Amino acid sequence: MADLQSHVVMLPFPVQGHVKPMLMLAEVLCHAGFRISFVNTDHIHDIILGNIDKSSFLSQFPGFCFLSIPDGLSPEHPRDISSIIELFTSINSMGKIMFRDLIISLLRQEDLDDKETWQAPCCIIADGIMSLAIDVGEELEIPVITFRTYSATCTWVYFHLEKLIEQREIPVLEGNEDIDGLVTCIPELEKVLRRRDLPSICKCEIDHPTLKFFLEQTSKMKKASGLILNTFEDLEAPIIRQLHSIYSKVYTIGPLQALLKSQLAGSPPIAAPATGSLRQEDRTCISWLDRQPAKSVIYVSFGSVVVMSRDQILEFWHGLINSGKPFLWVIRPDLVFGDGLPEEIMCPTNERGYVVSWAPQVEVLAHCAVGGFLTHSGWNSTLESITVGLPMICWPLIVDQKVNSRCVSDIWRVGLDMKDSCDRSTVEKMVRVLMENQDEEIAKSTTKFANLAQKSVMEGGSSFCNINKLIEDIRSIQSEKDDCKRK
Ligand SMILES: O=c1ccn([C@@H]2O[C@H](COP(=O)(O)OP(=O)(O)O[C@H]3O[C@H](CO)[C@@H](O)[C@H](O)[C@H]3O)[C@@H](O)[C@H]2O)c(=O)[nH]1
Repeated sequence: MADLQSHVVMLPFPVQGHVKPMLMLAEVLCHAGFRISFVNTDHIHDIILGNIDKSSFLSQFPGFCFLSIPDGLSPEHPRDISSIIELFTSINSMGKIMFRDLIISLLRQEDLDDKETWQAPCCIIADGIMSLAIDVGEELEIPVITFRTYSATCTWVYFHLEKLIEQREIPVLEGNEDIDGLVTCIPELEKVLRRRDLPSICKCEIDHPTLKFFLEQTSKMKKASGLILNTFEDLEAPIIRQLHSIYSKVYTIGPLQALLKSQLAGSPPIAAPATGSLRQEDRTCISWLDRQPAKSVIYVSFGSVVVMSRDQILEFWHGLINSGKPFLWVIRPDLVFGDGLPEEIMCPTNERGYVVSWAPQVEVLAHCAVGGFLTHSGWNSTLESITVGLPMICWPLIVDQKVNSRCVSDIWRVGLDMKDSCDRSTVEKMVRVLMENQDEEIAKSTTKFANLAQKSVMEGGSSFCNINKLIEDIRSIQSEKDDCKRK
């Protein structure tokens, strides 16, 4: 019998910050010889396929197959942050039925197709907030491994939501004098995490449907047979150890960007690699960066979902201008809510500042002209910055971002936390401190963690060993399945 590839189904949550790391993991697994069925929602599927050169991609990853299911929402639905709960709810009801049907059809194909060439899926890797995969996996007896796209630290905080409710730490109330008090019920974080650093979900009243939704997702995902995280051991070792109390198998395989690069080293380069970007990148900013002095530019981006007010944008604008430092700013068309962009920013591109609607971020962060990153502290952005040793100014708003910014400023010391304020004088001051290297400890720590990140993905490094462990474990699930069939 031919040497069949083990088949893995991968199910990301359909937003930028979740699809991109899942796609990178899929590419690593495909490169290792697995057949991959990558299941997007129809909406994301069309965007991804519109953004890649499919034939060149498939020649590099022949075992890769993009599949899709409806998310249950109408084509006109905005699928933005203001309606994210509708997306969650719809996927977990309608999407679940479609996902189940799709898995059944993949299982049946084994009976229909040539047994020499087709292998039914042996496991599902699903995003940590796609618990529908757990239900489908249980019913169809396929193991599910969960991939949380947050840091280990924030994942650990989510596992304490119930305890936070019990201890009356939730809801976190803005303006409450206790907001700077330490949260003492989360092991390893007792001395560092304040109430104001908790995830945004902790602002909800305890009977709020969003909080209930996340409690349910988190507890269901505990049933997964393993946990994958896009982080590396040297960054979050104490927390990763704690997570072993929930999962017997924890695979920390980050930074995925660097892991993918090192795994593909030596393979023929693809003409148009899949960047996992759901928007069109404006590459003119690279030529602008090429004309700037080394380490002079501050890169500003608030990720793919955060929205802000016109006043907040103006404060950042004036703070950046007043700092006197050149800046490259990603202003998505949907970044500002309310009255739209202030006039000053409508045609802002000049010698000092350059504005694009979406940048090739990984390339920008690694560009020699860039000396700092003003970020919303999304986990992908944070890790991408750490990987290239770029110090950060953090202005976190939602989900996990406030936890990340606290780690950046107070645990890893690779940046400054500007949490809860963005007046122009603070922005100006922080930009100067960062860009003029006024904080020596930050300079040292960024270099230290960038080296450790690179080391982790090289042969013998922790993420290198963990991805091999994951590959081995999936292969043994396949062998067990094959043994059962033979009996
Ligand atoms: O102009 C840009 C801006 C961003 N990016 C990329 O887009 C991704 C953005 O991801 P992230 O930094 O994690 O931010 P969000 O898009 O906001 O991600 C959501 O999902 C993340 C993972 O769960 C969470 O950590 C965030 O808080 C949540 O907002 C990164 O890979 C960036 O490289 C670009 O390619 N070009």
